[in-house]
Amino acid sequence: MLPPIPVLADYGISPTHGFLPSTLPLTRLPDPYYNKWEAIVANLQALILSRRLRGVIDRLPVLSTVGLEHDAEWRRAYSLLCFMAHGYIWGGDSPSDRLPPQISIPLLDISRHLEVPPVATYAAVCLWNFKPLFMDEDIDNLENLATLFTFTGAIDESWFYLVSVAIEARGGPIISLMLTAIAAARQNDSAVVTRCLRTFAERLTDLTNILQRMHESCDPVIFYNRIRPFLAGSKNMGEAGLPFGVIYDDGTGNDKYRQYSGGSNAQSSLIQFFDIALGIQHRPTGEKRDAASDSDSRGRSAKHNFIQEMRNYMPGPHAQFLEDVSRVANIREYVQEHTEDTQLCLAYDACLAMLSAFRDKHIAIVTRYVITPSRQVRARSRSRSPEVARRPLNLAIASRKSEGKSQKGTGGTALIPFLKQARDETGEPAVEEWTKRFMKRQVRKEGSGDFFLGKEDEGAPSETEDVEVKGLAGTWTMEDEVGGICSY
Ligand code: HEM
Repeated sequence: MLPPIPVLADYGISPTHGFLPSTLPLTRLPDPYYNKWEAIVANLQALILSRRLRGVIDRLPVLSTVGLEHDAEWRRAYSLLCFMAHGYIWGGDSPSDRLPPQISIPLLDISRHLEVPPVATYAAVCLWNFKPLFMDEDIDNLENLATLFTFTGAIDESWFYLVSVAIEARGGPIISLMLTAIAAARQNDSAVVTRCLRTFAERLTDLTNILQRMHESCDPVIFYNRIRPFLAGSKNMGEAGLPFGVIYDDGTGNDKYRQYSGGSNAQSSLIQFFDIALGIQHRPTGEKRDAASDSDSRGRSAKHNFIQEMRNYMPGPHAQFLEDVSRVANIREYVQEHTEDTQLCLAYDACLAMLSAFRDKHIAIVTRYVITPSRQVRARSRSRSPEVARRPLNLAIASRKSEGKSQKGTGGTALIPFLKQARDETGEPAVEEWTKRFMKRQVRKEGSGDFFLGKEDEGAPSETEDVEVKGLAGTWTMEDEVGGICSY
């Protein structure tokens, strides 16, 4: 018997807004017992700026989670504590490798309850961190969104989170649409499958358009130097000042260092759902197509699969949903069994092409927001200017530390090749000959000729460069063409 098609309500997924919560995020915890947390986060930017956050948190009482009732309250408490935690770790001249019991005890408790790791995940900073400006307007419109929390108070930071919120909201209805397509494929109802795929492809274009709007209000230099450092995790952060990770001090004295990835959109369940629904497979990072069957690479089956690992950073029920959908996903096979149905094949290929285009735009964004600024920081650090010497030790300057040190042999994966691999894998299941050719085309060097990227030499990194660059959740080498195993 075929496994049942998952029901959204069983996983807390909204039919209209997908992985965003059905109940809007709360703007305050209702129990006044939590006023102290609320007061700190309401003044977070000032406390970070004045370097007083750590002192204020150290003087807090350890609050219990007994006052949290509904899920929305648990979610707000999680975001509050994650913002406090990352402000505490990264908001000083050097990072703190210890989180005090005032944060650790409730945060660990809340993480267990919500089935999320105790770090600022995509859920903490995007999914559960927005409000509509006007209640009678939809939240898939960037003009109707505001954030609840930021580290910096900069509009660039709000915009960075809100672009993702709008993408999640606009993409949400695709989830039930594709579950309908899966059910229709079981019934051999090709007309319904085709209709669902066409709508999916159109929606994907909307999502790419929203993604492109990142450039409107998020400045790459501010993103790289001011925002990204606060989102950093504790894994592979030696260069940034956390060689062992972070101790979550729960007052018992038995705590060990923990290491977690930082918050990244790679933790979005929506994009992974698209891959699963279309039958796109992401191989371990750096592994070529058909390499799994090579005798040479068979022994490397335990290679690191970054995209798969990011599921550990999604809320538990969302990760479970992806697992359960994987068991019933049948669209790719259905299309392959009906290659004579041109309308069906065209609609399927259109989805692959649109998702690949989304990833293309994303690569251009990563080039502009991560690769280019990291080169500028390295260039400045070579000049050893007093400005560089004064800067606090954090993620923004971490890559300059590895200057001159070859990363070859560390097993590091280059960031852009990783993203290109994910993009290329998106096109692999294409059915129609024309689409196959189109998807295999030599895509122009990412970003070159892109209006926002300026001159070609300011865009993608040179192929000879060999330096570590911190992404959001991952640590990557900066080589353009060299793949390999991810560095952790
Ligand atoms: C300024 C904006 C953005 C930057 C700088 C950025 C940066 C990155 C980086 C560095 C990675 C590699 C993994 C890591 O180290 O975390 C990544 C992966 C990823 N990002 Fe983004 N990102 C941005 C916006 C977005 C948005 C808005 C989305 C969509 C919701 C998104 C979706 C993804 C996905 C799905 C991956 C995993 C790779 C893949 O599936 O293709 N990103 N991003």
